[in-house]
Amino acid sequence: MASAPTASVPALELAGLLKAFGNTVAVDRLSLTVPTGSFYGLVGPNGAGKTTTLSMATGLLRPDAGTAAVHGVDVWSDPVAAKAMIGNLADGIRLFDRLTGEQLITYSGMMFGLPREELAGRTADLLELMDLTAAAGTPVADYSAGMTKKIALACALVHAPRLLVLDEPFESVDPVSAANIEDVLRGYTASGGTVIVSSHSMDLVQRMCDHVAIIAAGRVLVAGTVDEVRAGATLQDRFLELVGGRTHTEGPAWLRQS
Ligand SMILES: Nc1ncnc2c1ncn2[C@@H]1O[C@H](COP(=O)(O)OP(=O)(O)OP(=O)(O)O)[C@@H](O)[C@H]1O
Repeated sequence: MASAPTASVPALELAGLLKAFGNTVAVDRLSLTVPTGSFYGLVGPNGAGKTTTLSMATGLLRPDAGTAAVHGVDVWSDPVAAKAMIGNLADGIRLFDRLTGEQLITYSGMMFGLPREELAGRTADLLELMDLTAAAGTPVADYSAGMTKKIALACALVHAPRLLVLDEPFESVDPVSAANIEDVLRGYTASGGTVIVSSHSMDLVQRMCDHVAIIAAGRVLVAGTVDEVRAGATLQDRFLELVGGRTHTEGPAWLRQS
């Protein structure tokens, strides 16, 4: 294991990550440095390679080439030490949804070796934060999409990780819960935690993130502070300018109603 990390060691360092699925190069020698304490947004069009990148960064998907290090610990050569520092809200991961929400958070905490007494308090706090206390005893299989997202987020937070990796965390989440979660994430980064978040919401990224990378076709088009990347425009305009793809059409003639 690496020596005690310092603020000068990035929370996440991706170097030359490469992943191909058959003939599709999903991630094309992507490098990115996420400074400790930053709130880092990852944006890009559908199929840009965001989820594949985050899967390789968190030890879920083995890269064809390149490295990922969390606070200086290589994710693929020392996965146990690296994963202990990561809280991961992954896209499309199956949860053990026969468990109740309370059981699922408890189970996640036990996986990280938290003692039961400590876990009970953390679980109650997280259920309250996510507005899920009333659904604590309900199997997760019976949760709505937004409730499922929130319970998965609670599971990612329970071991107080140093780095939070969140793939589309606010998708389907109601505005009140989203605002509460945003407050908690702000407090978390203010206390030295690091968040990397992939999102299609430019508003959210512009509001919450201090850094952003725009990814397309498996590569970083631009990365830096939000102000550097915006370069005087809105993030939305900058994104459209860099990524392209607007069609400026009213749609096919057969769809028009008059
Ligand atoms: N398991 C897989 N098998 C085959 N192709 C895959 C697989 N996972 C991803 N891909 C392909 O890799 C590319 C990148 O996909 P990825 O899911 O990483 O993009 P994304 O930026 O997260 O997209 P979205 O914003 O739509 O979620 C796409 O072309 C996708 O079709």
